[in-house]
Amino acid sequence: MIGYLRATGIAPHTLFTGAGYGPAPLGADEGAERPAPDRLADLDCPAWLAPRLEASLGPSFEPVMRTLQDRAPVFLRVNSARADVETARTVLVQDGIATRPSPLSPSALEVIENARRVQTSAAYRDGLVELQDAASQAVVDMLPLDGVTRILDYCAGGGGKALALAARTGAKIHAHDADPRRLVDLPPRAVRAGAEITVVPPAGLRDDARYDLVLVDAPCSGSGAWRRSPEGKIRFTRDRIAELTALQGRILEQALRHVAPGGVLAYVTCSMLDDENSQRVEALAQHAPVERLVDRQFTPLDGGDGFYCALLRHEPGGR
Ligand SMILES: C[S@@+](CC[C@H](N)C(=O)[O-])C[C@H]1O[C@@H](n2cnc3c(N)ncnc32)[C@H](O)[C@@H]1O
Repeated sequence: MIGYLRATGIAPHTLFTGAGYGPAPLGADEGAERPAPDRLADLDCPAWLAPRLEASLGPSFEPVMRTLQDRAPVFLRVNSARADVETARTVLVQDGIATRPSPLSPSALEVIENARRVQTSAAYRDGLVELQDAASQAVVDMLPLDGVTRILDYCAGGGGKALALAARTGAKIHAHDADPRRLVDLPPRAVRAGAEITVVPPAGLRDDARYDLVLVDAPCSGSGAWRRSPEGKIRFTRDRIAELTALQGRILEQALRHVAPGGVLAYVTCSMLDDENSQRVEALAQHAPVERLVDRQFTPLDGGDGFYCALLRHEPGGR
């Protein structure tokens, strides 16, 4: 509350008076004095993290950090296997849910009224729409699917991206995760969406299994989604980033073994830190037979969460 009052230009001591039902006057440890202006405190950015974010985001650093102080929009993905966008919008309106298209992806709708009703709405129950961030959908739109018949989602978790992929392709999709508990929601979600996805527990992924496209939606800081979990940036530490980047490197190595020659490895995070994104791809490309095809960083300034996506072609004979 103290921060909110300061941010809105109201001097806290005018309300923290102790009079009547008013809260007690502020003590020295609560900042009775207005602190000296501090750029990083205004941006809610931990000091150790600022140089890394600033190096990654360049001139977007300040506007991105300000955007992270706002509430995140709610986005839906229209499941093209069940409905087109206009049909889905019409069915949502019957439950009082108003939406508008998002420029980030043709399948994305931003909810502008009654977001809390989504999960009890007919459109959601019948699999016409899923909750999914618009940039997460844009990342799936980037995946090359021409001629692709076998796809491995190596870090499938609850299957948000596997389901979005299933709506775009008739290819066989295998969903794998190191933690089988993360996969339990996927089968019922796939049934609701009318999608066919084969769950592959860790022990079920054969060493010699090869796919045309392997998606690595890696565990990461989640810095692109800190609007949704603002405590994330406060809890994040130097040790954690070191752990994550080492894990991301190992996962990339493991996943590359499952990409058929000429196939594509897609590396995705919901992070805005180069340490977790371009630097991981560069580290892999230094010793592995991959050609970097394209990469893109989305930030909340694009409307959705921050996401990174890099596509790499596996060329074992090429080096
Ligand atoms: C960002 S989440 C995946 C989100 C999911 N793709 C979606 O769109 O809903 C990352 C996942 O990676 C999994 N993971 C962590 N370490 C892994 C490893 N070494 N191999 C495979 N998956 C791993 C985690 O269990 C977690 O479910």
